[in-house]
Amino acid sequence: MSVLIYIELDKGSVKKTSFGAIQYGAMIAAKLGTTTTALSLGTANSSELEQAGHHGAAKVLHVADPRLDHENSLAYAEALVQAAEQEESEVIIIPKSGLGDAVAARAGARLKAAVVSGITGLPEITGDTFRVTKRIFSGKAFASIDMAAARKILVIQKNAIETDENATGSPAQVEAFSPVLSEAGFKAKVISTEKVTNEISLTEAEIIVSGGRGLKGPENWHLLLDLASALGAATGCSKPVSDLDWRPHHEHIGQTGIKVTPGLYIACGISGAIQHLAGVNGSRCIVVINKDPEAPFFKSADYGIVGDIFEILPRLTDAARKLR
Ligand SMILES: Cc1cc2nc3c(=O)[nH]c(=O)nc-3n(C[C@H](O)[C@H](O)[C@H](O)COP(=O)(O)OP(=O)(O)OC[C@H]3O[C@@H](n4cnc5c(N)ncnc54)[C@H](O)[C@@H]3O)c2cc1C
Repeated sequence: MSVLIYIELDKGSVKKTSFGAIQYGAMIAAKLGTTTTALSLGTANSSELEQAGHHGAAKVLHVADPRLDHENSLAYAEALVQAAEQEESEVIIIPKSGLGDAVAARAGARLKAAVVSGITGLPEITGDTFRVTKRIFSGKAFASIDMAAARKILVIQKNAIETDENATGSPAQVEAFSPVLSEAGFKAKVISTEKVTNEISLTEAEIIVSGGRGLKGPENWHLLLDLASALGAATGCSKPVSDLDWRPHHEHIGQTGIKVTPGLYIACGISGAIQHLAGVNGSRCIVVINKDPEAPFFKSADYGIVGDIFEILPRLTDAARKLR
């Protein structure tokens, strides 16, 4: 029996969140005295898959079926179930995403597994029971949940553990895996997918620079874009900013927008309303820049700068450029 990790690909490359999930799975495997196997679905470069070994996977099962190149939660769940049965895996790790949640739910029903999504740390293991923690009520509280079923599917948040970017294990052994996939799984076919832009995706970004109404108007956004470019960051915004069309809607972060979990979230001229915080409270480090020392965001900040963004942003950009 080994801990099985479902990894997501982006154009054949393993997503960063999936490398984090492998490290998370390897930590559980070490506690259980077992090994870690990753499952990769669709066309992928095998040297890329071998890298999973540097993060702790002994083996990668690769389903090189081009029908799986586009997201398909039905077929992915079928492949995951068969991999779990072959490997006799009682613990399955899935990185949280819309797709990950859909795969977890379907595979969980088939495997009669306990499924918890949004886990924020390593489980406490007592005998066969895993006690896990997840955020609830838009991040305002935590729930502790006991997973007592023999099979468990843990859908983990991006920052569930501190990951080692420069992990250096030996390359993983990549094995071809051919699950039997029923035609029913391909009744709806994705023909192609187009990203909205070539920018760094908000859900994958390690650094996000985000702006609120404090920037006063779209004509000032270059200040924020300059800092983002100096830091190699993605850009986000508060809801009113996208409602006003200062920025595109896919940048809107919060309860009604995207939920992000970067290593560093820099909030510029955002007040920190509860609905905005609901989208960012999984960030590892939050930096708030606001001219109002009473702005609610400071209560959730790891670091705060009280001051005018129009003065601070250019100085931060200069400093970031020098550092890089
Ligand atoms: C049902 C519902 C859902 C919602 N969902 C979301 C959501 O998903 N995401 C979201 O963001 N909001 C959401 N909202 C809106 C939310 O309640 C707030 O109104 C919104 O987040 C405020 O945006 P803001 O901080 O950009 O603007 P403001 O509240 O206007 O704050 C601007 C901030 O900029 C600061 N500032 C101004 N000038 C400067 C300067 N020169 N230098 C430094 N600081 C400056 C001010 O001190 C202030 O704190 C939702 C609201 C509702 C009712």
